[in-house]
Amino acid sequence: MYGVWTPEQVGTAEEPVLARTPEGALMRRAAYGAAQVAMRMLTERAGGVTGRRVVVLVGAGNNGGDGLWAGAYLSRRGVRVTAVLLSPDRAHPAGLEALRSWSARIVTDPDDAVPAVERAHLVLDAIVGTSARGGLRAPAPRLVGATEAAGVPILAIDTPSGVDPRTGTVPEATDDGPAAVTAAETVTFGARKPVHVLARDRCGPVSFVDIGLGPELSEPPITVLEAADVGAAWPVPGPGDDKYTQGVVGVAAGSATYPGAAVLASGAACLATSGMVRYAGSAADEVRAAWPEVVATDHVADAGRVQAWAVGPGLGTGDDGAATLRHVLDAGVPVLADADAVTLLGAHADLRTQAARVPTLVTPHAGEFARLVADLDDPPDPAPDRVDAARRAAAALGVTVLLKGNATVVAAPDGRVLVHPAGSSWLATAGSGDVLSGIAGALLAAGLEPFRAAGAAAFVHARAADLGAGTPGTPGAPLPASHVQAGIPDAIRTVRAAALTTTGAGR
Ligand SMILES: NC(=O)C1=CN([C@@H]2O[C@H](COP(=O)(O)OP(=O)(O)OC[C@H]3O[C@@H](n4cnc5c(N)ncnc54)[C@H](O)[C@@H]3O)[C@@H](O)[C@H]2O)[C@@H](O)CC1
Ligand SMILES: [K+]
Repeated sequence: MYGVWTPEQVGTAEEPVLARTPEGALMRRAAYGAAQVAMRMLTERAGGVTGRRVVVLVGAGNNGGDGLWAGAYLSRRGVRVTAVLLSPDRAHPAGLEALRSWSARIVTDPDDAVPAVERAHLVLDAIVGTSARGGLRAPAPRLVGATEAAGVPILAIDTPSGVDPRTGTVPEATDDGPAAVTAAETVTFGARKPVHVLARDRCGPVSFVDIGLGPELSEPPITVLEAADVGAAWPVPGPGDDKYTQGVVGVAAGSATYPGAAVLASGAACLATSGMVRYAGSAADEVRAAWPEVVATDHVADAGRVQAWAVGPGLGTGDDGAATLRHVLDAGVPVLADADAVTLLGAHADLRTQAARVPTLVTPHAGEFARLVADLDDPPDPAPDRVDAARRAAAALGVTVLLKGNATVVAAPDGRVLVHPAGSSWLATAGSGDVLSGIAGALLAAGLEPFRAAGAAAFVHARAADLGAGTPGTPGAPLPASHVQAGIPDAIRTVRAAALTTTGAGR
């Protein structure tokens, strides 16, 4: 597990460290770490370091200072460095002096900078860091556009410039070029910031350089689970367990029109945990045919006892769907509400009141989220701040909210937030949400609290998709939701193996 802090919190943590270290020491630590990452990238992508060409795009503040110092360290290792000063009058003086002492080339005219970036082996984006506001400003779009057009990789220093460091959002591109950098990799300092988990597609892999802020950082407002955390928490049977002790999950999903949702959710629940899955609804025949181990009935009232309900996929939003949701919310056990159940919660205040009385996990995508909160005073809007919107919705509704998207945001009513940054977009496929419902429902039945169940389910769901798409490190291929479902066991094996290696906690 690791934490993510806002730029303001990082600034506060920096103050005492700056006060007790020699002037510029923190920046040099950061820049040295950035230079190490740059040299690794040069070795991997250009076969070596000495004699390779690096262009540093240097902005007006300390982020530019990092870039200038990194350029100085690279010059010292024989790299041919060109610094492009985007605000020549405001370039960091000590960094500029350090770079000049290595006789690096310094350019201020964008017309000279374009051929330099086109011929570079690597470009360092030191345009703007945590103080960024809005997209790239001229002449940066032209230079970033030329870099991207030439296929030259960009290493973002601290944050990919133009992407909002707090929310990961990116303004529209203009005629001048891209509004933000798309980095091949990012190197960050002191603490990870929201952009690194909310806009992984803009950051690429993120390297972390410790500059000594750790003891000064407050509780992180956002946490990110790692494989070992998920593996250690994953419920598996012990010697004293039988099918009932591990938690029975009930799936109330699907309809005559959409039996597939029931099959995907029930099967995912079967694969996620041992124990037992019950199904209740009009797709009982289809579920039984696909998953003979499921105990299926036509109606929730006949389903028997369960330790948690997963309700909603393919349920319908009419009276029957509302009655089913009302029934499962009345059962007094944890509830996973997805898809049509989310829409029903948005439309019925009494159902929202009921949902707040039991441990409830709601899993909307953006459209369902809008419907879920539509009736609230001052409805939270995920644009631009998805974390804030999910946190506010969870607090207002008294339920845990899992907001789907490229980065999954999970917010508990008590204010805790967890983000799962997707490594790919393979889950953007029909039926993938039904699979997530089954996994999360099974975890609720096994006794995980909604916040932990949501985080673990999102992790394994994404891992199953990545493994199904292809061998890690290779380009991969699209896969349907049924293959995501089929990938659940392998995903669980990998997280449990990570837990064994890291903590010895896996059984
Ligand atoms: N404070 C410290 O001691 C440390 C700071 N570090 C670096 O310092 C950075 C923060 O530095 P600063 O607070 O000086 O600010 P930045 O370097 O992020 O930004 C500098 C200035 O750029 C302008 N600007 C804002 N948005 C812009 C945009 N979209 N396009 C172009 N220019 C824009 C603003 O005038 C802003 O004040 C961090 O991201 C990190 O790279 C690191 O060196 C670690 C230590
Ligand atoms: K940057």
